[in-house]
Amino acid sequence: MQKSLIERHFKLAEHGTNAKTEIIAGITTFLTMAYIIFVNPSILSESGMDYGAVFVATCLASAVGCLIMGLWANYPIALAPGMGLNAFFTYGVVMGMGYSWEAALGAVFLSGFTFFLLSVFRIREWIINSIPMSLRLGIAAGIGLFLAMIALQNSGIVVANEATYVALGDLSEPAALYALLGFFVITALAHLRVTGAVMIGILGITALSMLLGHNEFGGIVSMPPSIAPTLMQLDLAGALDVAMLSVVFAFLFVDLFDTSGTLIGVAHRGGLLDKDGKLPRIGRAMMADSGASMAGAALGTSTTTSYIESTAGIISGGRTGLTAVVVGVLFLISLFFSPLAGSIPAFATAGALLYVAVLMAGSLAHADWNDATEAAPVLIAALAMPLTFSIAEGIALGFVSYAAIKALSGRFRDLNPAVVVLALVFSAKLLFLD
Ligand SMILES: Nc1ncnc2[nH]cnc12
Repeated sequence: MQKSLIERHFKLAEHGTNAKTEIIAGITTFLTMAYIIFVNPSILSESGMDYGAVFVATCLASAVGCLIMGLWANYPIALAPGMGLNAFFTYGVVMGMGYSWEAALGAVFLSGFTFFLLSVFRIREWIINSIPMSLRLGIAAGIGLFLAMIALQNSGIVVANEATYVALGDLSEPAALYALLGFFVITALAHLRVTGAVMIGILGITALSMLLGHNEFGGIVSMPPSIAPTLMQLDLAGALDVAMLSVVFAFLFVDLFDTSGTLIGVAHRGGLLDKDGKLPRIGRAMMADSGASMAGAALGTSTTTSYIESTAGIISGGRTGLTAVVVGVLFLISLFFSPLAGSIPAFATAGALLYVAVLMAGSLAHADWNDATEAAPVLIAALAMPLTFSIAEGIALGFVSYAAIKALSGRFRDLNPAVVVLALVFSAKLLFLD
């Protein structure tokens, strides 16, 4: 009886999937993104926020987003507070511009609300649907490269260098070795079509590192810390200050294009697009995103967004919202299993992220490399994401180069009004706001 209810709500058979596959997919996605439960509080607490409260807010905001996305939009896409957005919150808005973290939370709320309004009035759909195919391909590949960059940094394979910006890290370090081993194992298992390859890789590396003494078993269960220090602490009046307008706009801009890029990339990979290359329930997906961002700001975390790591579950066969619901439930359970969840080290998820990057970079094969006016913007969009550490900047640079190259080549028929408007807005932003 209950099974048929699940079957009917998520339309499992229609999507060529079943409950077992969806649950494995949900666990897989959760394992690839569980690092955020610990990384987010450590970044946001540098702005003065309470670590334990942000830990709880992170789990709850993620759960809210995943449950709305799963139950209402029926997509296998999970949400959590976004990397990049959290760094902008702490290092840009609070430490850089000197705003209080309460006002910064207010700005996160307002940008989420504006995002919601853009969704209601379908302006956002117009923006997303007018993205040319080559930019979509470049965006999907760029997100893959951005993900690879996060993984390579987290595991110390790529390190900062004053002269060259980046350099190879010490590959004899355990973290780098575990990340590479995980990547090799996951790639081989996936090639051999082993179900849950990504999950097996993450858990295997976690177990091995514990056995060899490179990772501590931190216990299993504990009660969640108090959320009181950040709950409803957002300062809306402070965020409404005229000076904060550019901050609200920056959060909105990054979230809108981060989310658009992620949804396109993930949906492309999961075959979730319709025959016109559009995401059928994109409005609902966007509202899950903006709703979770508003809830997250009230709970005490920076912008919550759709996660590229969802691709890991999609590769494992996840096709419906049941996958996202499983992720949401696991985030709720994490509240009580913080020591266990904390035992999965970043180097164990790095291999999985690298594997997802390989798959996402595959969209480069579909670009038209014989037409330089199409190929150049693909490269710019893809390359800019890891190098600027931002999905949104990559999209902005991709649009500007697409419009400029097409116009200078006299290929005006390839330009539509939305592309021209967006290219002008992005140019103004890149020149005057950054
Ligand atoms: N900002 C972001 N956007 C999409 N996926 C992410 N995964 C981690 N951070 C992300």
